[in-house]
Amino acid sequence: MKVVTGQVMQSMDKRAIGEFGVPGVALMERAGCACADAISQRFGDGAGRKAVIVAGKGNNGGDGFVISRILSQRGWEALVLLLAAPQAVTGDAAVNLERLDSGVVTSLPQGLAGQEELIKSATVVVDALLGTGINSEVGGIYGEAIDVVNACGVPVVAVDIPSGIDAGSGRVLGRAVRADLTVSFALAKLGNVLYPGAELGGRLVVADIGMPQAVVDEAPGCEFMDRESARAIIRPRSVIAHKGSNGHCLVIAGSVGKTGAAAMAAQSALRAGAGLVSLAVPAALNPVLESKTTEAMTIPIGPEDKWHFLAGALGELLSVAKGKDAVALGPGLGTAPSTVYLVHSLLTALDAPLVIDADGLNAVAVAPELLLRRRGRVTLLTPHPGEMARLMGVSVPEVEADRIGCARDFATRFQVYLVLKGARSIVAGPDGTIAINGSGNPGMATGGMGDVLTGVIAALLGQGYHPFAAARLGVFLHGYAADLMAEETGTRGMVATDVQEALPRALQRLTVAEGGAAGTSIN
Ligand SMILES: NC(=O)C1=CN([C@@H]2O[C@H](COP(=O)(O)OP(=O)(O)OC[C@H]3O[C@@H](n4cnc5c(N)ncnc54)[C@H](O)[C@@H]3O)[C@@H](O)[C@H]2O)[C@@H](O)CC1
Ligand SMILES: [K+]
Repeated sequence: MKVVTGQVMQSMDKRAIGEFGVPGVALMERAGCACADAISQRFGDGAGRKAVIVAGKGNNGGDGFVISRILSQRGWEALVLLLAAPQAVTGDAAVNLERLDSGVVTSLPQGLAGQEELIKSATVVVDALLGTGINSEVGGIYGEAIDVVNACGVPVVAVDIPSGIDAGSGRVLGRAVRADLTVSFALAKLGNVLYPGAELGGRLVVADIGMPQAVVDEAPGCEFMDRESARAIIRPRSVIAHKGSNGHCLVIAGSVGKTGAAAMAAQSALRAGAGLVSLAVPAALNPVLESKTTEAMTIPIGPEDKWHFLAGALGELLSVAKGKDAVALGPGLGTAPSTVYLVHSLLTALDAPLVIDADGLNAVAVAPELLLRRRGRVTLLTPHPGEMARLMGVSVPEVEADRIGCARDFATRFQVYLVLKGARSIVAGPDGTIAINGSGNPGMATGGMGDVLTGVIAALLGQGYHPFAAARLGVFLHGYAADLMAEETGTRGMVATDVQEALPRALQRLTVAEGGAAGTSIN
């Protein structure tokens, strides 16, 4: 699903009207109608139902006027509380205001004070205060109105986006409405899918309002990864596939106390469909990983009494990396200085597509400019906000304040693919293309989840997926496996190996015609 900023949506509206001759009132009519339909579907129609539509003076309010008219036709009492003088309403919104019976509209330029009881008596409150036109922090009568709506205890339906949410980022601009349902128009806005806006919007419906297809297709936006987008990326496997055709991944991982990270990355690569996985570990840890893993082949590296990688392991690792289809570097490596040095050497020397996570990223953060020495070879980083902050030399709140900006900035500057983890993981490509992941749940906020993701992405790279596809499909699959687990067991107590073991089921649910007819292409 494509998502756009509020500004892009406003220019789409202009294009539809100016270039394609679609009247603005027609768009507004369909927008209001889509909201009314969603309300009717949820609450039914007919006498005894009351909608209170809290409207601003812009076009978001205009949609609210249409909703009032349509619900009235369906037997509702549909009252409009307009936070402005009627003469302040202009354009398409004014056209629709004039079409309402005067008894339906109460003009309240001083605010909603005194209307609380009326609002509490409603079946549904419609939030038509502010949409994509918001241009500053919300205060004054709009801020107070938002507080009244949030305190009313009645189901709230937001028109386009909850009032107070920045459509470009999902940020709360001072105060924002908390809705049960949001009906967004033509395309979802970033603010509908990014937190906290996504949570405040409740369930999201994206309604077709007759925007010309060319305007939709040509609008600059980014991909929101949902099941459909994942299915579009995933490729069928040939019935004559063999382990050699499904990619051989090398996982370089582990130090004392962190054998689990190594095991999970390796096992998750297998669960995500890698044909073969070799797991290179410090030699002293080999007996542990020999018994911890079954299908992965372990390779002891360095002196037998060493529990972490030393800088001198470079030659051995380069020789085991030869011919591998993807390398995952980082899970549980530790931060010993000689290991950090080794990571730096590997960065410049490894040819295979490389996924770097965890302590691998901490080593990169010491000298990120080394990434530029990979010159055209594929590099994919999977930082969480703390690691992203270290990579960029900024604070975690700075990363959280602009997740898309940070991911895009680093990916373009260092010519890497990057997954910035966290609720709604951001995927950025070296050309600045962005995707937002839609799967996952709070059960994933537990140790080891990153190791699983690293294995999944390495497996996909190893199977020959384009790095941007591997990153997008990888984050979606990882979160979707966790969602399937959550359906069964809830989110509390979920652990990373649960997600690892749910990966085949997630893949199976996303795969159409897996094992299709003979002759389908080998991955
Ligand atoms: N033809 C169109 O442009 C269409 C627009 N649509 C609706 O129109 C909305 C956008 O309409 P507008 O561009 O008129 O903008 P809005 O209706 O979102 O709000 C703009 C008005 O609010 C004021 N405002 C901005 N920030 C404020 C703040 N922090 N506190 C108080 N007032 C503030 C502005 O001065 C302006 O008067 C969309 O979200 C959607 O609901 C739909 O009807 C579809 C068609
Ligand atoms: K709104």
